Amino acid sequence: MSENTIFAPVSVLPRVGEKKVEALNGLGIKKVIDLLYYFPYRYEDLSKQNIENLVDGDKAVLQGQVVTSPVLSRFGGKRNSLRFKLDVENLIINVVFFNQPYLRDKILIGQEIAIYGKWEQSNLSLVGSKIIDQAKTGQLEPIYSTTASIKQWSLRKLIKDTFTNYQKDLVNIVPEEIRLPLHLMSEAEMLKKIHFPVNYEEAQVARKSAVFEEFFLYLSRLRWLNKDEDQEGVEVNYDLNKLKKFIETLPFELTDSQKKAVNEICYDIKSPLAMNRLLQGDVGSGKTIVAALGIYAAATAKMQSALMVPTEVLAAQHYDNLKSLFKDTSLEIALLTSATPKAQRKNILERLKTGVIDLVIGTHALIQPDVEFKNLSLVIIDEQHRFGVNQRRALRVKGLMPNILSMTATPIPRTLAITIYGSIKISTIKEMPRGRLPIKTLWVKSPDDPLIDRAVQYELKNDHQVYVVTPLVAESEKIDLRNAEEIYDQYVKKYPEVEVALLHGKMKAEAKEQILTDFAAQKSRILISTTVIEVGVDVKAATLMIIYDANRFGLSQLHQLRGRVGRSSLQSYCVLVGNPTNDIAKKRLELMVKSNDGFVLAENDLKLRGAGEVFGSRQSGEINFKVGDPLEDQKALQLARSAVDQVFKSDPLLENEANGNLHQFLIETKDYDETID
Ligand SMILES: Nc1ncnc2c1ncn2[C@@H]1O[C@H](COP(=O)(O)OP(=O)(O)OP(=O)(O)O)[C@@H](O)[C@H]1O
Repeated sequence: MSENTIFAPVSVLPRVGEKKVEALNGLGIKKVIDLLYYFPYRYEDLSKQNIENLVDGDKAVLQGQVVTSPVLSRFGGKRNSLRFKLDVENLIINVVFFNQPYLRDKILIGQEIAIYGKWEQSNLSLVGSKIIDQAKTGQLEPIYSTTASIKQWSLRKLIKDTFTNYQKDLVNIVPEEIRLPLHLMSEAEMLKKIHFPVNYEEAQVARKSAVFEEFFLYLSRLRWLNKDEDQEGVEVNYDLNKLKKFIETLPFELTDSQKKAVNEICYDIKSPLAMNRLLQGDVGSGKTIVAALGIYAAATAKMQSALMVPTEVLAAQHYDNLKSLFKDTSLEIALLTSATPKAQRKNILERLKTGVIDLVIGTHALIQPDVEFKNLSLVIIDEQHRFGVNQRRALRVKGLMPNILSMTATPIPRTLAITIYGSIKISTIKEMPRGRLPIKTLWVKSPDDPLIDRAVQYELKNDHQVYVVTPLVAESEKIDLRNAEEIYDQYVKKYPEVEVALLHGKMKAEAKEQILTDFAAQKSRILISTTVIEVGVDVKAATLMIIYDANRFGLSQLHQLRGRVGRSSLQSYCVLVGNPTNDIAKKRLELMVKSNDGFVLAENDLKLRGAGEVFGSRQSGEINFKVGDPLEDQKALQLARSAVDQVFKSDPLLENEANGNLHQFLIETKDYDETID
């Protein structure tokens, strides 16, 4: 890649060394283009204000003449204040700067200066943050979200210099036929007005273009990745009678939604078009059995299936569950993960190739180049949002065109799903299996609250089991592990009469499996765990979950965790422990107490934090800034959707010159989609 294009890595920029590259990467900025599209989340207004218009607490720039010499007072340590008086349009006000002693020499009596700070009405004081260069007054200063590794001013300067240098190389990615009728700004104009607007109105108008563009590019990428949609797939001529007979052997009756979903899947796999279906249903609603019936149907036609899950623990769990579900059938099932020993792996690969194995369960190790199938007809991808749309493409790259069923317990509001995925079909499991009692959720503020012990004792007395999820306090896995171990020790001491087990991400897959198997067999009764149990673990006698530091988790994650209990007709409980200081975190916990409905929670989650996760957004530092909000900017989203339809209808492979920039953009940034976490 030529050094000068906006697709080059940030390391090509002047004065961007290894450390800065790392800091930028931490913000999700890898290429020059990312830097240019790293937008401010707010602006500071540096235009001079009139004192009369200010109210207490306003942030403002005041300009005036210095009338007293600055006096520096030290309070010990590095703390100090610098005070002087300023004449602002004949009103004498007090100015104070904290901990910036070096400003003393810059402030001279009689000098005209502009200061940005916070206005305190009661004592006519301005608590200064900085002195403004006179040339800058009248501007809006962009504020970017950043981390400790890169300073605001340094990031700002880097963006400004980069924009200046690359301005001439900017091309319009959105094709003219779309851009012009919608009066969208050119790329260069939009970036300029977002990073360095003259006033808020200008920034607002530019934001509109940016929102449209963001949606347009997102939807274009999806469309492009799925360009082989509606292609011929593998037809599965399953045996309906055998399937019906098998369903009769199940220990429970399928819910109406489950039946409907099975019918939809069976219809799709029999059709000559490749299935692309999303199965969504709340945690514990019984998605796995629906998938299993699809697998069984394929097996009746002597065709193979693959089940892909996000973690090895989950793969092992599914393997155990499905093995027992299919124990009286002739289905051959294999587990294939990166932990599978070499010799065994070789054997499995051989049997997959010759078609002996009907179902293989594993992590993304399943789409390694050396894995070959005889007749792969159905791929089930569990937890869609973790894998994204890309597995589909990875399979296609292997020359396979199987039917694909994605499963998710984190539902996407329907209107949004249709807008985003367009042609994906959705099956929804609406009701819980019969006899389930809603989980009762309680919230306590302190980890020492006696309610926690009472709840644990009560459940143990009734021969039930307990999950304890330990805090996610640090970025560092080591510290998280230490916390888990501490809590483990506490529980071991408190409950000597039962076996307490500890499960964490650092363990080897076999060790994790063993611990879960023991817990499922009721050998251990309390399982202390980090969030590795978040998805899919299914132990019916576990009826209590304690989640420490619950305020650190997102709403959908809490709901996923809670979904590990309440998986039978027993009454289950979830105790959230946490004392959040910020309102959003409080709101989340309140919502958890109020609602057991994953759909309701997902909608609220979206409102609380923007659709970040749903959109598979790139996390950027601590604050996750995205221009568009699919709920608030729905109109732009619809417009973008029709624009993408228009472009791809006439040029599905983006071969026309008019779509050349878009095509190049999608190719150059394609690696953003290929990370599997
Ligand atoms: N119709 C039903 N009646 C009774 N029990 C059922 C029914 N369907 C599924 N189950 C049982 O409910 C439990 C949860 O089902 P399953 O694991 O399929 O849920 P899930 O939707 O995959 O949940 P998660 O998203 O939490 O993994 C399992 O133990 C399963 O055997």
